[in-house]
Amino acid sequence: MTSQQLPEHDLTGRTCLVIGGAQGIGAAIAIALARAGGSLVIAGRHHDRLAATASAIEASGGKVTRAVVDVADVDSIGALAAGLGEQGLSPSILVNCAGLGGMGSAFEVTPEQWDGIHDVHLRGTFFACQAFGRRMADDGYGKIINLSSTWATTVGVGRSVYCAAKAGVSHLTAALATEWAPHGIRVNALAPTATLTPTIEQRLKEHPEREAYLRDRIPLGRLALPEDIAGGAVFLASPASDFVTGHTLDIDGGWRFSK
Ligand SMILES: NC(=O)C1=CN([C@@H]2O[C@H](COP(=O)(O)OP(=O)(O)OC[C@H]3O[C@@H](n4cnc5c(N)ncnc54)[C@H](O)[C@@H]3O)[C@@H](O)[C@H]2O)C=CC1
Ligand SMILES: O=C(O)C(=O)C[C@H](O)C(=O)CO
Repeated sequence: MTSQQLPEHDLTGRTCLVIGGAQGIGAAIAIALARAGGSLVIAGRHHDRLAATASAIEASGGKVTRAVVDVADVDSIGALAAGLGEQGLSPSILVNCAGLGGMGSAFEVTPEQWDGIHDVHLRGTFFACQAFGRRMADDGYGKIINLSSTWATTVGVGRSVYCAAKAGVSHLTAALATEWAPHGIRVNALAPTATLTPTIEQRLKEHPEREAYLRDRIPLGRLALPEDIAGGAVFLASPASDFVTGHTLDIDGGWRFSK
């Protein structure tokens, strides 16, 4: 595929792995990275659910491979890294975009619910960074983009476990950036505000009053779209951001400064 981006955003020749690429923000990021010229690997728990993203990439002339991984299972992450290696695929760009929601009173949270959220968002992110960071270190170059959230630095009632996980993702990002800078690996994060993905749309159907609550905290006056987040990923994946590391980029319509 010919890059449709400015030269400083050109990802031609780069293999980009997007974990959680079946839908929502991960799908939009995968499509945008392909438009920037990257060769894509999209990974998720179910091979068939990756079909729509793969078709969208192929329809515009992009190259894409589908792979299965469950980031809550460290062995599964290792198997993904080994399997891609056997296919000669060595991602120099990794986007950790798997996720699941979870809302409820902190009085009611069970250890299983805590583990379910932290295993995917924090533990899964760490071990994916480790598995692919090792390969990037061998190459002396890599870019990792983790998905944090506006809830990493602000708080919401009913989101305590998620807030803690995402604050962890942002701080983990800074720690890995510092440790791995000598290996040429840049580690950054995106912190979106509420973004209209299938998961959030379902939640808003169940709690219709929540849409106004979220929108009223966003000075730009609307919830984000997955495509709003994808532009930040292209920046952090591309040579344009080569001197940026350890940063969490808010894509929040101004949320962090509102009341
Ligand atoms: N949508 C939003 O408002 C915001 C989302 N985020 C974060 O962005 C990321 C993506 O969010 P959305 O697109 O809304 O989510 P989504 O629920 O639409 O998509 C998440 C993807 O991750 C996959 N996934 C879940 N558990 C997995 C596992 N164990 N292993 C591999 N894949 C797994 C799902 O199958 C799905 O394809 C998440 O980390 C989320 O926390 C951050 C801020 C705002
Ligand atoms: O109800 C919420 O809270 C949201 O929908 C906010 C998003 O889920 C979010 O910011 C996730 O990081």
